[in-house]
Formats: sequence, structure tokens, C-alpha cells
Amino acid sequence: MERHNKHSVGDTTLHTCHPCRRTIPYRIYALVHTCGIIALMYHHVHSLLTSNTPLITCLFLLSDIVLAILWATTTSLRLKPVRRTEYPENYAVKPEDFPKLDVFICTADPYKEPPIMVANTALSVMAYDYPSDKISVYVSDDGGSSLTLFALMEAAEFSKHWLPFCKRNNIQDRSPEVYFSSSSHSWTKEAESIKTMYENMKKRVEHVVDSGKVDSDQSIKSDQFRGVFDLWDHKFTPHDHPTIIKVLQHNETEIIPNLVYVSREKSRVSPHHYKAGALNTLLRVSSLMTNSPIILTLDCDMYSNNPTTPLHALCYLSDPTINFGLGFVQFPQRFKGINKNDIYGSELRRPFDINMVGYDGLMGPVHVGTGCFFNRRAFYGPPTSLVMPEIDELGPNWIPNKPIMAQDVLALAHDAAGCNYERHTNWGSKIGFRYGSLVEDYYTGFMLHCEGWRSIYCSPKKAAFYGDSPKCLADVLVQQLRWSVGLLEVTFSRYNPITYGFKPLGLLMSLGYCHYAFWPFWSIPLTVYGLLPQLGLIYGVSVLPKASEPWIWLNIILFFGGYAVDLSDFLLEGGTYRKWWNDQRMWMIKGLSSFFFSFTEFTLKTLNLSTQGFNVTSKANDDNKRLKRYEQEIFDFGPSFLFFPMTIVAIVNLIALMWGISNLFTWEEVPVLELMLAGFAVVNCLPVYEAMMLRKDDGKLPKRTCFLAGILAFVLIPSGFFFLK
Ligand SMILES: O=c1ccn([C@@H]2O[C@H](COP(=O)(O)OP(=O)(O)O[C@H]3O[C@H](CO)[C@@H](O)[C@H](O)[C@H]3O)[C@@H](O)[C@H]2O)c(=O)[nH]1
Ligand SMILES: [Mn+2]
Repeated sequence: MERHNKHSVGDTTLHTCHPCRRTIPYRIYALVHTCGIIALMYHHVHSLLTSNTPLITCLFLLSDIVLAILWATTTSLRLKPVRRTEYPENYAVKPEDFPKLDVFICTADPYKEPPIMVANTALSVMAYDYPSDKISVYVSDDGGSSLTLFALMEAAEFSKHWLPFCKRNNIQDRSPEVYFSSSSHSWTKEAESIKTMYENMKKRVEHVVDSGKVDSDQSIKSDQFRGVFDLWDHKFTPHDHPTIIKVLQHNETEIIPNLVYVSREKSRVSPHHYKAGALNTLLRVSSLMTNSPIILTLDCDMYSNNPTTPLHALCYLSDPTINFGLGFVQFPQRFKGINKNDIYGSELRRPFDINMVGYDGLMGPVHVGTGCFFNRRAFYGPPTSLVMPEIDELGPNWIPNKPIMAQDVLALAHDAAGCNYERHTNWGSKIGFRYGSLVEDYYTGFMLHCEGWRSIYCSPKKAAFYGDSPKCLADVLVQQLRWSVGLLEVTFSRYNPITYGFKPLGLLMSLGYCHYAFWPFWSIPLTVYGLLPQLGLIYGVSVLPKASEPWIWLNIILFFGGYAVDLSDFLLEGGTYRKWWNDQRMWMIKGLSSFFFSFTEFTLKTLNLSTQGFNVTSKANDDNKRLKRYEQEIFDFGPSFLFFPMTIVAIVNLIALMWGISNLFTWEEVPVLELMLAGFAVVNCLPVYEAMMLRKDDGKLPKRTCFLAGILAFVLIPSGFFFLK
């Protein structure tokens, strides 16, 4: 094991790596838990042979098998966690020797992703503490929106003041919106004047967004861009339009970052592969123009919070002792505006922190779509065998030798952004981001790891990026549903992480990938344990081990053991008790909504009966009542079919618990486990009962949902009779 492993260039250390302290206790616990699971399986098989309710025993057996597999996938990430630190101050390279950096920013809808936000994200990275002329920012606009283009033109103009201001005064918040809305610094005259400039620009952008179109005569001052908006004629729609590529500023005459707007050609009859397609277009356009060896990918809401982030990534990417085969350096996703106790588990601490240190000790973290510095070469086949694209100019070794504004460069770029360009090519299969899953990030990372690329998790104390997370429950669950469908697409493909991944990745890493691929399967044990023992309570049939049986201790130990380790993970990675509680509740809610329906959705999609694609999460946050509820930590349900199973389970558990308690003295033997389980579910469901019965605001559970769920619960309960008796 690498213990205090130092890697250095010259004699200045760039990064260190230590195993986490919890490794040994976790391994010991894993051994104990494994024995417990084996005993439990033995018990199940034994009772299956002797049982007079084989169906029920089978259901529990199935659930426990699923739980055991899921536990194994989680444990694979607990066996070798490591923590890294990098020392960017030791990265001593002359400015002219810094590698060039291409930044890709994706946006897809000017109403869900306000153009001013996209502009802020672009400005925040253009202002990196990095030689300006080495940075090129490419914005992909899948919304094909003149509003976004307008905002970026304004951003280009504003950057001429903003960048020097930031660098002169060593400003830390380089997203102007963040800097000017913070009250923690003193205002100089210069700052005041730039603030006014920013506010005027924001007003112009918001005005254009409100009016829905850009009026060239009024809004465009520079001659260079006057004709541009004529492209948006009456035939133009977001799903059907020609390629638009505009170089908004370039470093040929001044020392400034390049800023390029790209909206690839769209046509209703050609598949566009959502974000993966957008990123591949940017890969091609950027390779024609700048072809930087390092690429940073960002979602449009993920602004930079730390101007030295690229140096952190370079500590790894430029270290000759480790950079061969290093595919990407992944930063965690962090979010602004989450409420105090994080009621929707939006911090996603498990995926972005806890699991990451686990992967990092194996082959490296999974890719999470944003905040990731790639080695461009990784998109072109395994480290040892280059897969060349159609023309040399699109390959990773091409050295662009013309100005990015040159006619033939632009012509080639337009061609490469065409909607039929990728036909009969390796794009999406062997080259670039991979197609075929709604979680293109996870899938692409997996394929890169299988090709032999490694990755590194980089999580400096000061967050590198901040983004936006959904602020109402339905949005959280719809997002999770999209992820789950995407994960099922990988699970049920020939690239299943265990069958396909086992050989190239080894047992632990492929199990680690299964951790996500199997997420949707959580819905099975949650449904079984959420309903069967409770129906048992109602009919006085004990389906779990009784208090007098010693087996009851096995169930209790496995349950509390699992929960305790989970809690310790959570606290060790910086969480609090309350956040953990909310997070585990969200896990159950997701299990009974997003995970549950992802199977249906996936089946419909596979049969071509559903055209549900990439549903972009809204980052607009313009519903004030909703935001207020969010700040007060009140659950926001609202109308959605996703809430049905959860509401039914909530009703059944309440009835079962009340029934169980009211009959406490008539039981021959009190069904302790069943009562504990129902009690636990009811405590978790308190916000659901409140939203069903006590609330009047828009965030309550709509009467229709409650009514229908009630009917279904009352159908389910009597049918339990035939099941159990
Ligand atoms: O057709 C599309 C759809 C989406 N996007 C962009 O993709 C990004 C992510 O979309 P968002 O709605 O924010 O999805 P999230 O669920 O929040 O995104 C997470 O999950 C995605 C995979 O489902 C990853 O791509 C993201 O990086 C990751 O942050 C945004 O910048 C969009 O503009 C496109 O460019 N084209
Ligand atoms: Mn997002």
C-alpha cells in the first residue's frame, strides 16, 4: 500500500497520498458483517424448506440477496480509501510554459438555465489565475438561443474590465454575481464603477430574456455582431436549426482568453445524444481551433469558486511520474443555497465525498459530468493505442497553425458541428464521450477506466466550483429518475460493470461501478420491507423472526451495524447528524419513487414507447413562495405521479403501527421487529402525513394523490389477507 507516498518534480512535492485512518476498522467490520450475511442466507434457505408461506419467504430472501449485493458494492469502496493533498504553490513553471486549457461549458435551455448565469460561469473561469491567453472557453448551447449568445457577447465586453480588476486586487470570488452580492468586503471606487457596469449588463441581459428576443438595432452596439441575430428567423427552432459558431473574443491581438459560442446543428430526424453529443461537438470544434492538451468540462451552473483550481489539477496532470495513463482529475460537485439541514439530501455527500475517496484508492473516481480536468488524449482510445478520428485536424496531436477566426478553420468547424457529421464514425463509441446512456458521465468514465485510463479525485478545502441543486422534491426525484434510467441503460447493456468490467477493472473496482449501476434495485427491498411486515402486523402474522428466536439478534445487528457504519461514513466526511437523518429519509423516498419507476421508464424506453430524454433540471429559482418553503425546511411535494408508492407505504405503515400498538396486549408474542420497522417508517414519514392532512400551501400533497393512494392502500390491505392467511 502506498503510505505517505510523495511524488515530486525536482525536489518540490506536488502532491501526497495517505490511506484513510478508518481503513482497518472498516475491514474488520466488513468481515463481521459478511459472516452475518452468510448466517442470514443460511437461515432463509432453512426456513424456505420448512416454511408454509413460501412466497413470503421468497420475497424476503430476494430482498436480502439484493441488500447483500448492494452491501458488497458499498464495501468495495470502503476497503482502500485514500486522501490526497496537492501543493499548487510548488507548481513553479514560467507563464509561457503553462499548458493550454480548453474549458467546455454546456447549456441547453435559456429559461431553465438563465443566460446571466451562463455568463457568470464563463466569466469566473476566464478570470482564473492562469495566463489569460492560454485559456479558451467554449460554450455549447443546445437551446440554440439568441438570448444566451447575447449574454455571452455582453460577458466578453465586460470581461475586459472584470479580468484585470480581479487580478489586480486578487479577488477570490470571480463570478461577478457572487462578488457583487456579497457584503463581506469593502468597496473601492473602482469596485463601485465595475459593479455599476455589471448591473447594467445584467439588466440588459434580463431585459432581452424577458422580451424573448434580441433586437439587433437596439441591443447590439458593435458592428461585428450586428447581422448575427438575423440567423434566428421564423424557421429557427431549438430542435431544428443550422450550426452557429461565433468567436466572441480571441487572443490573437490581445492577451485575453478566447471565448467561442457553439450551437451545433439540430434536426428532428438526427439523434443528438444530449449532453454527450454536445461535448463531442465541442471536442471537435476546439481541436480545430486550439486543441489544448487539457480540457475542463463544466455545467453552466458550476461557477469557479477558487481561482487556483487549474493549478491543483496540474499538480497531477503535469507530474511525469504519474501522468502516463492519467485520464482525468475529478473535483467533487458542491452546491450553493442548500438549506441548513439539507432536507432533500442535495449535497449528495455519498456520491461526491464518501464514495470518491474509496474509488480513489482503486483506479480512481467515477466521472460526475462537471468539474473535471481531462487529458484530451483520453478521448482517443486506450493509453497505449491511439484511435484516430476521420481527419488529422481532429486528432489529439494536431497543432493548430491558423488563427481561430480563419475562414477555413471556421468552415471546418461548421462542418464538424453538423448533425450528420458523426454518421459512420467512431464518435460516441470509441472516441469522445460515449452514447447510449442518460448518465453519459458515469458511462464515459467507466469506458475510459476499462480502456486502462486512471483518474484522480481532487478535493481541496476551498471548493473548486459551486453549482445549483433542485429546490423542490419533485425536481429532485425527476433528476434521480433520469439518473436511474441512465444507470439501467448501462446495467442492461453489454457493458454491464460486472460482466464487462471485471476483467479490465478487477473485482473491487467493478463492484464499485456496480454500486451506482445497481442503485435502482434498492426499490425491491424497500418495497418489500415497507409493506410485508406491516401487512403481517395487521393480520397478526409474524413474518420476521420473533422475540423468542435468537435469529432476531442477527436482524437487529445487521440493521444497526449497517446504519452505524453509514452514519460514521457520513460524519467522517463532514456531515452532521441531522443531515444524515434527512439523507437516509431521502434514500427511502427515492427508493419508492425514482428507483421504483425507473424500471417502468426504462422498459418503455427500450420498447420505444417513451421518448423521455434528458430532462434539464431548472436552475431558475424564480418561485419565491417555493424558495421560502425551502429555506424553512418544509417539504415541497406538489403534483407528481412519483409520490404514489411513497404515499401508499406511508398510509399502510401508519395503520399497521396504530393497529399493532392498540393490540399490544392481545398478542401472544409481541412482534417486536415488525413494530420497530413500522415505527421507524412512520417517524420517517412525518412530513408526508403533515403534507397530506395539515397543510394548505402549494407544497402539500394534492388531494387527488392522497385520495388515489388511499384507495390503493385499502385495496392492498385486504389483498394482504389472501397472501398471509
Ligand atoms: O441535451 C442536453 C441536455 C443537457 N445539457 C447540459 O447538461 C448539463 C447537466 O444538466 P442538468 O439538467 O443540470 O442535469 P443534472 O442532473 O444536474 O446533471 C448531473 O447529471 C448529468 C447526467 O445525467 C451530468 O451530465 C451532469 O454533469 C451532472 O451534474 C447542463 O449544463 C445542461 O445544459 C446539454 O448540454 N444538452
Ligand atoms: Mn445540474
